[in-house]
Amino acid sequence: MIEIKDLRYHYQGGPEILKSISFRLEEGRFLAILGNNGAGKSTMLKCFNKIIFPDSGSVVMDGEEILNLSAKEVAKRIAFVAQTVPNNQITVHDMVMLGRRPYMRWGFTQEDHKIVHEVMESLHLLHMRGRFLNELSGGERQKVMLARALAQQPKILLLDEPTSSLDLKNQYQVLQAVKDICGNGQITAMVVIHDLNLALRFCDRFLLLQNGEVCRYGKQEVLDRKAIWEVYGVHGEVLDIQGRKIVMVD
Ligand SMILES: Nc1ncnc2c1ncn2[C@@H]1O[C@H](COP(=O)(O)OP(=O)(O)OP(=O)(O)O)[C@@H](O)[C@H]1O
Repeated sequence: MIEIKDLRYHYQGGPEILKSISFRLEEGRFLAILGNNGAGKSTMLKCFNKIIFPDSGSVVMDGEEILNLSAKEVAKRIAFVAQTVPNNQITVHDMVMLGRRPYMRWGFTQEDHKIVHEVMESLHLLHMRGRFLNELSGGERQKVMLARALAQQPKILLLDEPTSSLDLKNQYQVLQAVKDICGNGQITAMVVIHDLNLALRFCDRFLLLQNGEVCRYGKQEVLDRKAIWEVYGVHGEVLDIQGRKIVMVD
């Protein structure tokens, strides 16, 4: 269980971006964080794992205050896949190995190599393990960064628009992989995502952020016509087609 309480944040010299964010998420859930551009979604994710330090509030996971932990200890518990993916001259294998760094003592162990192999296999990356990151497509790099995050074996996985460069098949493959590990109860995931239909297809909790405030939070019922209008300013109908919810914009 992760509990966020009264989180506030402003960038230096700017207005308050996050205004008293509070919610709790049980283990194994897959949360979609939705909202218009500039609502504060990325800023909020970055506060959860101390990439930026909130002005006030707390992030408590299993009774432990995350904001009091060192970066290394945070990395053992929370992994983050950023919106922009790096483009370095490093092999896919070595990039995914970096996910094991928080656990490293004198070097990588057999166990580290085994974990990295399994993660790459699950994301269908083994065939490109020797290729350099800067020679891959944006979508391929996005998958590598997800693999690195999973290699961290975090309890919480934070994903900032992880499917933005992926083709249809890879969008489904990546979100299904995250859903599966959440379903096994191994991980709790939060994804910032703009595609409401992908969110409805894969996520089981929904948080709508507006102007730095939580305006809806809960199961898929919170994503209704009124909420879509309030948050995005468009008329959208939520249809039930063969038991599956689909958003159609008028
Ligand atoms: N480093 C920064 N310095 C100052 N202001 C920033 C910085 N990063 C973001 N902001 C501002 O904070 C606000 C929230 O930005 P944030 O990136 O969190 O929004 P978002 O909801 O993730 O948007 P998007 O959907 O476009 O990615 C925006 O007004 C943005 O201009």
